Amino acid sequence: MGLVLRNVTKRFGSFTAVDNLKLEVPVKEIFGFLGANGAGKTTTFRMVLGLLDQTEGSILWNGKAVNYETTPEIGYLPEERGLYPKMKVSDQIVYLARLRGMKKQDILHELDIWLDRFNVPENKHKNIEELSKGNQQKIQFIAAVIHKPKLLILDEPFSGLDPVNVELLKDAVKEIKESGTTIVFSSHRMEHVEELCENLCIMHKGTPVVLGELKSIKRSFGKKNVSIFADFDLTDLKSLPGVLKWRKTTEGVQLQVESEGAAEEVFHQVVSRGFVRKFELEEPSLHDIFIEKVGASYE
Ligand SMILES: Nc1ncnc2c1ncn2[C@@H]1O[C@H](COP(=O)(O)OP(=O)(O)OP(=O)(O)O)[C@@H](O)[C@H]1O
Repeated sequence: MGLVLRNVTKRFGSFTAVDNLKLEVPVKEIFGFLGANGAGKTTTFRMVLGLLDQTEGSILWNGKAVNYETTPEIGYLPEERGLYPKMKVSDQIVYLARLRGMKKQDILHELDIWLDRFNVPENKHKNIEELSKGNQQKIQFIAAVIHKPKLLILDEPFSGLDPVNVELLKDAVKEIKESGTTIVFSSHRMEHVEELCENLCIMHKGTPVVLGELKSIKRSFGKKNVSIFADFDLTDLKSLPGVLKWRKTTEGVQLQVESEGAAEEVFHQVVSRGFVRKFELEEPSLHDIFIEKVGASYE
């Protein structure tokens, strides 16, 4: 059960945007959907929601085809935000949440709770166009979740938000998951994905290049990072065997090494030279994995 995509392909004319995608999103989990610009994320979301027909394959949510318009248990935060600039926040939310099957009284009650939670109760009676971009995004987020969906699709939910608001929304996403909702979200920020997801998919040109559990993806990547803080010159470490990348940092260097054995060799070299303030062997970051799999063209 959960969300299942079987051999899904989407072509626009002769261009293949999504190519034979096979994916299973377990229920009650946050699933990360990543990829460079144009990789096919939004196209996939639109197909999952039934807003766009796939050319081939099938998409099932708990065994049934999804139709966003007629299935109230789905929530969607679109990448292109779709609020009416001249409409009042409360009218906008009432309008959208009624389409999701809620009663006006319940909507206004839930809206007050959400606006308080996001520290913007004063925005209830303002027009959308009076709000900053980040505050408009909070309203769009509320519109996606106010009816307590069972399946929630968030296309770039944290883009354009300051760090304080990112935390507010992240906490909300975690809480919604705890309440039993299945969440799929796309992001270009690897640290958000590392913090929120157990399973993820990195798309490249319409197909997954990485798919699975975050922990096993990191483990099977093999390479590790070494962070060293020291005040003496560490330039020559780049030519040690097993050192793949070398980068200067403000307090020392950061290396990518091919194995733990290579890190040990670096360690012996460094401690024989003087006082080392920090030597740390770290798992590869999702950022490292993304760059390697998708290429340095990614920003
Ligand atoms: N209606 C359309 N007609 C033709 N090509 C399209 C259409 N919609 C999307 N595409 C193409 O399909 C590819 C995938 O687009 P999509 O919007 O799914 O990417 P994305 O992964 O969401 O990218 P981003 O991170 O930039 O939002 C792109 O090359 C895009 O130009």
